[in-house]
Amino acid sequence: MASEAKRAKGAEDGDDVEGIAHGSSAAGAIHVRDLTKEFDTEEGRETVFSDVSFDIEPGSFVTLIGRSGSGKSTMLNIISGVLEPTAGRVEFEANSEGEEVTLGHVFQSPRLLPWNTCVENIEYVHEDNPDYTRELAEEYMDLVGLSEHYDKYPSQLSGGQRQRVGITRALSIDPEILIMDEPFSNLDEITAEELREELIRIWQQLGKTVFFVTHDITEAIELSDRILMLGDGRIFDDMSIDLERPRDVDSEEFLKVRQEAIDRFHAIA
Ligand SMILES: Nc1ncnc2c1ncn2[C@@H]1O[C@H](COP(=O)(O)OP(=O)(O)OP(=O)(O)O)[C@@H](O)[C@H]1O
Repeated sequence: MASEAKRAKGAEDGDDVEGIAHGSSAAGAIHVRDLTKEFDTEEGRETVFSDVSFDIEPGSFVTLIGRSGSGKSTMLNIISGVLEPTAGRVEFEANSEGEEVTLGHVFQSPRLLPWNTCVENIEYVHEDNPDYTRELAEEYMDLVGLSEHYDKYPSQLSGGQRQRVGITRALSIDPEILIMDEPFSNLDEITAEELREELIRIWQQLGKTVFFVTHDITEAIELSDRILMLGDGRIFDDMSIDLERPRDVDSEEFLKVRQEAIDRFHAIA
């Protein structure tokens, strides 16, 4: 746990064990202010980006795209608290005053402990949480379609199912903000598409803020309310995606928006 903003928790006070707060979780806002990141390298000081500012609305789905090396992981790691910025700051805002904001993380590879079952992999992040119960873990597993796999080991699951456990683990701490780092890039396209559809269903159901990183423009348009384009050391474009959901990637409107995004992306990147 790398950031003060993060805390593990199970059901909200007053909830019974059927504790998934459907659509009523307080989602968090993210405010990125004047962020600069430099690294010392053998060739000298390298600036990845400088003076980057943006705001993410509570409950929105925002995706950061950029070419390899543009600084997506660096940005995500600063937002998650894993890396310190050289200058600037990241602020989180809960909906209720005085509330601390919780971040959940979904990584490119789900990072499951192989000697633990699925449920035990979820229990692991709740070690200090007195409210945690196995029933809560099972409810979250049901939500992502893992009802038949509670007690299986990661080696007994497909890549897509393992990533579902990763998503369950992140959701199980009831975060206001879900940070997702290219979570579907290691999966075959059919599985990735299934998981994208489920992610949108869960996002609509639970009302989390999602900050998603990908290099895949089609995926970004399919999922997001907004796409931030990172390149040349700055956010050079901020594109709203106004397509209705569920989005059909083969529809004429989708392809039109996709072409516009590609044109805008290639304007700089
Ligand atoms: N710890 C580090 N020390 C020195 N340079 C670094 C470090 N981490 C990242 N960089 C440099 O910062 C730049 C941005 O890297 P970053 O990994 O954030 O890009 P990215 O957009 O996530 O790339 P990819 O899509 O390939 O994962 C790169 O030039 C990289 O070499």
